[in-house]
Amino acid sequence: MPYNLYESVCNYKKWQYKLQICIEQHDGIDTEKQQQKTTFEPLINETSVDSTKAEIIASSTKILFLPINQKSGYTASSNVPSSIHLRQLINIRQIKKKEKTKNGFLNSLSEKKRSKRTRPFVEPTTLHTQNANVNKDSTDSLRLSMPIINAEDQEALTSISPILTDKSTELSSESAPSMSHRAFAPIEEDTGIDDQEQKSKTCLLTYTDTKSPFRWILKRLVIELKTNEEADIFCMQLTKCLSMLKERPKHLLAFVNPLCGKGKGRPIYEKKIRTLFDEAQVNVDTIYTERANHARDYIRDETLKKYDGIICVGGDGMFSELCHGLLLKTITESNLDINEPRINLIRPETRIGIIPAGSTDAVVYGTTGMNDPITSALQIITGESLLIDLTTIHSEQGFVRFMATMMAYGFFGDIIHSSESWRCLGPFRYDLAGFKQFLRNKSYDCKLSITLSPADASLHHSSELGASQPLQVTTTKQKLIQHTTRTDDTLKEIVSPRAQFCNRNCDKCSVDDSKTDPEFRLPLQIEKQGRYTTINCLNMPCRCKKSKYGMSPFVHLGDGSFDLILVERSWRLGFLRFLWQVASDSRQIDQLANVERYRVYEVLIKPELINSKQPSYWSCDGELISGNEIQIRVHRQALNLFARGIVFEQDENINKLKKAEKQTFFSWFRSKK
Ligand SMILES: Nc1ncnc2c1ncn2[C@@H]1O[C@H](COP(=O)(O)OP(=O)(O)OP(=O)(O)O)[C@@H](O)[C@H]1O
Repeated sequence: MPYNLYESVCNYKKWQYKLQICIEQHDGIDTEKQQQKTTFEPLINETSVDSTKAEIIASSTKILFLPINQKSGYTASSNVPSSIHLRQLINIRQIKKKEKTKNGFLNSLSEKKRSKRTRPFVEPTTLHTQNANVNKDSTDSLRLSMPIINAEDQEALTSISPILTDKSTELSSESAPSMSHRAFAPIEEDTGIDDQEQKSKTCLLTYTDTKSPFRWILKRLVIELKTNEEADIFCMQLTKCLSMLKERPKHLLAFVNPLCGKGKGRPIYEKKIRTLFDEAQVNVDTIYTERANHARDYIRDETLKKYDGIICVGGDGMFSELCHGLLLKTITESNLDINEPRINLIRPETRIGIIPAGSTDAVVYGTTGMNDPITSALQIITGESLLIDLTTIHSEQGFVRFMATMMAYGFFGDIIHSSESWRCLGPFRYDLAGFKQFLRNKSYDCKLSITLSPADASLHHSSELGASQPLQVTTTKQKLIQHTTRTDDTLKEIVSPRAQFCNRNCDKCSVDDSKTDPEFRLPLQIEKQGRYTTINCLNMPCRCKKSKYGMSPFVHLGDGSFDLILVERSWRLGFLRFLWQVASDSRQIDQLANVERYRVYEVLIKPELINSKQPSYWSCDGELISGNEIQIRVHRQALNLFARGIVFEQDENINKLKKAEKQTFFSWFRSKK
């Protein structure tokens, strides 16, 4: 049975609700009612709460709104959610009815107007007999950029407001007999309103609506309690609970790239994001970058212990700067040699966040599902956490750089090189360079040494496979399966893993392989030699506006692997098919005759200058890099991001796409030759 930390009755416009702050059942804590009391009762008096209790409260506390008299034909407002999880709550404060929000919009009508509409408190049981005028619902909980009061609101607010009764107050206090609100230690908080306002009985709850899997929305709810004191206690209880959410950052360092995405970084930050952080009472120190690598150098050289996280407003280039700064700092502090190709990265303690304002935003698409600055800011504020893989790139001269999204040799490397001289054209330069490279249809000879990824660490354990000798190195996946004594599905799963989106709480990424010694893993190697139009390594799906699923839809963000996509030399039509699928639906890309996809732990790419007069250019995360032989190695969950991961309704999406495919004129174009 849940434990009620607070219980009362509140009004939202003309609707009346039983209001509860409730800690839901939790193993070992809530099984016995008696135990609940001894566990949570002291919370009211405590100024500091132990971490276990804080964790329980953080994970299982909800604000419940239970409509009163709904059964008697009194429809609840659709603006009031049935519950708000503590994790969704951004801020709670008492407001004067006149008070404007920070955006300058009215949250409620004036005291005068309200008093005209508001009737004295009446028995809730008689509410249905009032023949209340139930207006079409309206919203005062829109996105920040929209006004909160609209015409419908005005209408709703001028109707009768049902209020709580003495009887219901008694009921409330009976159902939470152990509470002593008065004894609760108040928390000092600078709400920006004076004492008189703090005693208001109107409360403003700001919370995140997470119903949509991709786009999070900031909502506001103005409720009225019976007395100023009740509102005071309600706010204090919730503020205390909010202070127990340890994963939430309190102090952030933000780098804003004023030049990113055609100069939209500064306006996005100043108009949309800063108010959000203010509202959530997150302290942000802001630095506007003045040159390339400004953020990287600052992070690497300065002490950042006082920050709970570092964020950037920009594109993938800025994200890469943050990664480099933070990882290089951690490597130096740990006395590791970054030039050693077999280095094992140590995950920095500081989390990184990114507010998308770039022209591609592949990292944000890959980790939140879309490039919405407000969604990303809300995920930072609520302290979402996502562990992602990162890869190191080494050449024969040592460390080159970290790769977060994609490394390319061949077609895409050449595009980056050609587009450098057309910078004045903006993002259009990539289209132009792409067209030029497509017409050239160049291909390059290469040798590759591919170490397949342990799809599941235990499958690679020698004792598990019952063999101490390494498996034979072969040239194709099929031969690798044939050469091994094991031909069961587990090995096939390593060699040709199932196509499965990386979901939030993905089972592949949550496997704990930290206890498995990498030395015990069997090398599942493939040697390849051929002529390729492009060789791509993808650490993320690389979704963007131009590619719905990205080049590699099934790459996992934190499973200790990346995707290697090889496109063999072909006629232009063959390569056009590949490009077409990348743009439209890349889920079956490896079924094209000229395309192979491997899930890889490490790969060594050696260009061979036999027929080609000169090698291709290498590009990594949109930047040119240099080297003859390049070795790419993945580091499992090397970074902690402020992001939620993507919540896919897999089957639903796949079915929708299948339906659409049947009707597509170009569906023939996607099939294998
Ligand atoms: N003040 C600055 N002046 C010049 N370059 C800068 C400045 N600040 C950052 N940079 C550099 O600009 C590059 C591109 O920035 P960013 O990635 O933020 O935007 P973008 O290129 O528009 O987006 P995307 O990478 O998603 O396409 C980064 O590599 C960064 O090093």
